[in-house]
Amino acid sequence: MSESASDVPRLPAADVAAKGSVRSSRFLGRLLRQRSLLIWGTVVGIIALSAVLAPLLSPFDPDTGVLADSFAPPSTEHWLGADRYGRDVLTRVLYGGQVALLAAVQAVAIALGIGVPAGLAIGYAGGWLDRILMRLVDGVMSVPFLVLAIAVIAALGPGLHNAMAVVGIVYAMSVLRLVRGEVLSAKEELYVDGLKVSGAGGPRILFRHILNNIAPPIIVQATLMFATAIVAEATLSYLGLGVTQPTASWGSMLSEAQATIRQNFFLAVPPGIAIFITVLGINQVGEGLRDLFSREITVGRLGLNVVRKTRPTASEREIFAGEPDQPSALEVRDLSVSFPQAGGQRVQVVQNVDLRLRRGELLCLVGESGSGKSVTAMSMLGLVSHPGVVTASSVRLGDEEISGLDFKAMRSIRGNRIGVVFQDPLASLNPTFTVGNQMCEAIMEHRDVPRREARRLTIDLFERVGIPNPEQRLDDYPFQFSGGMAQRVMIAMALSCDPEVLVADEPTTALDVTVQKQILDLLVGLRDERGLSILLITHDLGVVAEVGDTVATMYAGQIVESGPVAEVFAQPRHPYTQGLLDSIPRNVAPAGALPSIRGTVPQPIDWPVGCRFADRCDFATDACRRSPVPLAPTVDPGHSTRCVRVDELRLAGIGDEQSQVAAVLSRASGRDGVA
Ligand SMILES: Nc1ncnc2c1ncn2[C@@H]1O[C@H](COP(=O)(O)OP(=O)(O)OP(=O)(O)O)[C@@H](O)[C@H]1O
Repeated sequence: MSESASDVPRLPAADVAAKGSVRSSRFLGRLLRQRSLLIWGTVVGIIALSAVLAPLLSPFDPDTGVLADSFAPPSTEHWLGADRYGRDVLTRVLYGGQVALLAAVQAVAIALGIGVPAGLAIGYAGGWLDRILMRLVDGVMSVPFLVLAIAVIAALGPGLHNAMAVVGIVYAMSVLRLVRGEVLSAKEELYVDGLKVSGAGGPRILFRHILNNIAPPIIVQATLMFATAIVAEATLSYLGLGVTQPTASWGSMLSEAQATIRQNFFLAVPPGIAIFITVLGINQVGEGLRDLFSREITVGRLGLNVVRKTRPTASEREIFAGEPDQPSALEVRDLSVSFPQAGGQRVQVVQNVDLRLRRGELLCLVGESGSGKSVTAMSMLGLVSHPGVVTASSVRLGDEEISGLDFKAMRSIRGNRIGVVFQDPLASLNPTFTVGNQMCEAIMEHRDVPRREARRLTIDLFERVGIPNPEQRLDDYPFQFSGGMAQRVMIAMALSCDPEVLVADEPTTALDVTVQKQILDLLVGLRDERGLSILLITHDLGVVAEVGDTVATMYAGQIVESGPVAEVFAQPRHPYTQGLLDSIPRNVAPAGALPSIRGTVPQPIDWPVGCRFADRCDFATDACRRSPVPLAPTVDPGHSTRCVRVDELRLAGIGDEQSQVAAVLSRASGRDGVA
């Protein structure tokens, strides 16, 4: 039971303020579309209501009967007949429902009352307390609850409350396990670190934030436990350990029916059906809730509202005007991304980004860590996780507008038209399946081909990305691949859908320089042969010099400069780009301290009104700090900058030609051919 409930993903780093009424109405909308959940919820509701209203619905006393009616068959007076003591069976089934539901409520309340706080505390505290208590829990859970119930009842005497208390305590152990597991992983979330840093105490973090995020699996667990508690009550009463005569309960009715089965076998049918339908109904409700929460969370995590389309502002500049008239492969306008911070307020981490990747071009997105490169690229693909919010006035893939598309449509685009390669290939592959298996699955997901054909395509792709002996390597597991080879597998996987655009997020960062060079050569080869348009995220300007056609520099969530690589490197138009170029280690300068940009990137919450780089810039004046600086075209075609002093400054680059730049950088960094 705990396994199925824990399949429900936790709500990710969500903040109460971030949810609000829009989310609740979306949730309600999905709830109303869950037909099975609604039908079974209604069935369970009717059963519960008829149990509660039993005294109104039935004129008979459940515990006393008329002996003359003993074993009476179903009739207009006794719809389901009468038992051996002449008691109305339907009345006893209705009252038995009361007992079953009350018993289940008691067990579940005890389970949650003990399991949730204990799981929260143990998971949050960790350490020796966690180790000792978890061994204890394992011990309790290894004893069948019936044995425990018999032991407790032997000590305290029979009775429904004692029996269900035992059931509740046993269930509490599985709730505790579930909650503890959820807390352990929730503790790793960034928002918890943020809360700790902001001074929030343990109880507040646990009850206000973590508990809120892990509520869905607990709710599902509680529902499923409710169903098993009903079965437990029936079993214990059947054995005479729960409800005692003459009180009506479904278990005790079965027990009586068994004693008189020769005289009237039908007496076992009504309580049997009551148990069956109630348990089935509650389980179906549990399953439905799990689906509901899973969909809600998956959808949120992957960003169902992938990019919320905003209206182009009246003043939106023709930022790409004057650029070479080459069709766009991927283009974004006025893209902003925000996340809620600890405390509830939303902060933009990427702001008003305009970016254009032309067909067959390799565009490098560079900038210091935290400047917003990955969030920008992922948001264009609808991969910013909930509770991030992405807005843009336009995201175009080729000729198609993809902002505002729903999750399903975006998923199909990601799978078929855009390939993505991440930094750590081994983390992106499932260690328990062979790479061939994973490749074939990926191909079959997007193309209607049989496995044999998928395998043949995989071999072709492996050959193309330079994996030697592809046929044999298909049957290897990810751990049998070196970092470079695993990255080739990831590139092959990204190419399996024959995409128009490849987004590569720092694909060579984890690799040594020789392998870096091979992977970069592979990307360049793909651009040249297939006309693939590549958005390459990197912080290595040497890589940009080596492979980039165009470059966009990001700083503090904004593009501050963009243009052809050779031109930007020869004559940067923004002091930040110049600072990055200066900071590249090269042995053309005499020995001494390596130049670096003073200061650090400001946090999104501290971004200044004017130029965000002003505090680190040697050329900043009051004018720079006064008001936001727009990204504006320079006199050079296709070259834009976000600097108010662009016309006055003559910033030094590091060469006239891109090839020279690459040569300088490669010599300087000692990498053979890779700058
Ligand atoms: N899920 C998130 N929740 C809150 N803030 C986030 C989240 N993801 C990213 N950020 C913030 O967005 C900003 C940009 O992050 P991003 O990862 O895009 O930077 P980057 O330039 O790619 O850095 P790196 O080179 O280190 O990957 C950072 O301030 C980061 O803290």
